[in-house]
Amino acid sequence: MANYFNTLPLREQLAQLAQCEFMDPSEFTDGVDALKGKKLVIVGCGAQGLNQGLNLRDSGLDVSYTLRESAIAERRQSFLNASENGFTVGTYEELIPTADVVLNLTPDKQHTSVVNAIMPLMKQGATLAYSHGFNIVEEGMQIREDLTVIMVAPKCPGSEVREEYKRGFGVPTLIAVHPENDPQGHGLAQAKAYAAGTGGHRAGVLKSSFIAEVKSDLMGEQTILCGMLQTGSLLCFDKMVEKGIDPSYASKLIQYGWEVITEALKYGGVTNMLDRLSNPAKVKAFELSEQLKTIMRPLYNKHMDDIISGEFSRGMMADWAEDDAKLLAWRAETAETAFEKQQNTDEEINEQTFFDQGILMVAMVKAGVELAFETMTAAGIIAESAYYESLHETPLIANTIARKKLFEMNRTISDTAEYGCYLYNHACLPLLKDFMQNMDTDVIGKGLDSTSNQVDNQTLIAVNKALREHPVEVVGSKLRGYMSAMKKIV
Ligand SMILES: NC(=O)C1=CN([C@@H]2O[C@H](COP(=O)(O)OP(=O)(O)OC[C@H]3O[C@@H](n4cnc5c(N)ncnc54)[C@H](OP(=O)(O)O)[C@@H]3O)[C@@H](O)[C@H]2O)C=CC1
Ligand SMILES: CC[C@](O)(C(C)=O)C(=O)O
Ligand SMILES: [Mg+2]
Ligand SMILES: [Mg+2]
Repeated sequence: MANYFNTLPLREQLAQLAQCEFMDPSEFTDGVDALKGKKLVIVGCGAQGLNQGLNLRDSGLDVSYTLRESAIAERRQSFLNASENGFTVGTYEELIPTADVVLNLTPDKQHTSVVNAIMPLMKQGATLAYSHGFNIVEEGMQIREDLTVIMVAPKCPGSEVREEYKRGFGVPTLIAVHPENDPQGHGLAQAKAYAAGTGGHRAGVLKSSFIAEVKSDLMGEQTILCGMLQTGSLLCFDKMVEKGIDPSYASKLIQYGWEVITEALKYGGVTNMLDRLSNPAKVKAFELSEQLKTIMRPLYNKHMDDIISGEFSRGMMADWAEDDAKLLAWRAETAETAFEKQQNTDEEINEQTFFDQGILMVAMVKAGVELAFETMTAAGIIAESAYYESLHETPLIANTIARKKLFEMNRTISDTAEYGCYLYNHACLPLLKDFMQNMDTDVIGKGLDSTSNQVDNQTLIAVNKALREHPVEVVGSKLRGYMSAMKKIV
């Protein structure tokens, strides 16, 4: 199997990378109709499998689960997830031949073996669905010609797919039909119905391509979404402890700080996040983020280049062949960090304090969001897609850190995202060493000394202008306009 993207002529690569169209809500008036009465069988019951299945069932669809035999025999967590929630669970042989749509929600690493096992059992004309296109795009998986191949990719961890649905909302979702596999021409109708069943249509659906989804998803997760939050957590914690702040306080400030800060981002973009600071703190955060952007830009470019060329997937697949040696070592190393092991104080931290004492965290989020957005759009990814993969999803990942620190984030995201997160973290920590040497508790842990809100007029005007005119803010304010049903969580 060859990297599918790399087999395409340049013109086709560029066309598919740029394929991305925001779908009007009126396109979803038929809801889940295209899948009503059809049998949906989900392979795997983990982060996406369980949560998507719960939403699809609550939307009136017929959902059951198929697991490998050992998971059923050993009553593993995936079996308990499905059976304790009242779903029918069966082996591949029992359920796959009955399925109209098979949703492959196993880890990307397993896709080739899973698809090879289920494909011969699938009935003629059925549909195979993915939530990430890695197997098709990076591994070049060939699917039987009679099968329709679609993708419905929530731009969000599985846990939040469920939480947002329960709040009556949803998460932005990319849908696509594999151009090589749409024999009956109903791929798009099915993908739309599947997205509606998860609640995605309430937050916004982008009609995209497998290629655009893969290249943008990998970039977002490695950099701002997971890599930057992991690196920022470790650096900010160590700095506060070095400067004498109570470690239990530092730990709490970071664990919940990302969530509080990025909630402001979710509602009003980078502009609103910085508007939550006093004028002097805003100017400081802006200056720090400019420095961070200069230092980190080559790293963001490298991640994007390696993702586009296939170098990233080649390296990750080499690790798969080594039984995840790097991934497992990095995971163990993360668990041993001082931040991860530190207990939190019982002391209350009020909402505004997270901003006032977390100026450096605000600067890191701003720098990461803008760099990820700028790098993706420079590579040909459409602004709407780059927005979801940078600004919109950051709060959803921050929610997972608030639950149980980096452990919870890395447990909840896909193994592919976790690998990319550690890869970024390992490159970014040394890159920010000198920068961090100049940081003190005024920007992380205590806040600025002065209580005055005074700043130079011209400086403030220039900062506000730069914030508001950044392209991520321009597309963001348009997209947030479609999200009026979004529910407050902090
Ligand atoms: N995590 C996320 O939030 C997101 C994930 N995605 C995509 O969704 C897909 C699923 O990812 P995610 O939910 O993280 O996956 P998980 O790691 O949570 O999947 C675990 C499930 O897959 C099963 N599984 C593992 N290995 C095999 C195998 N060899 N054969 C059969 N079943 C297996 C497990 O069963 P068992 O008990 O037998 O091990 C378990 O049910 C991926 O394509 C990912 O990129 C997309 C957006 C976000
Ligand atoms: C952020 C990581 C992600 O792409 C996601 C939750 O969207 C993943 O692969 O887990
Ligand atoms: Mg994603
Ligand atoms: Mg991903």
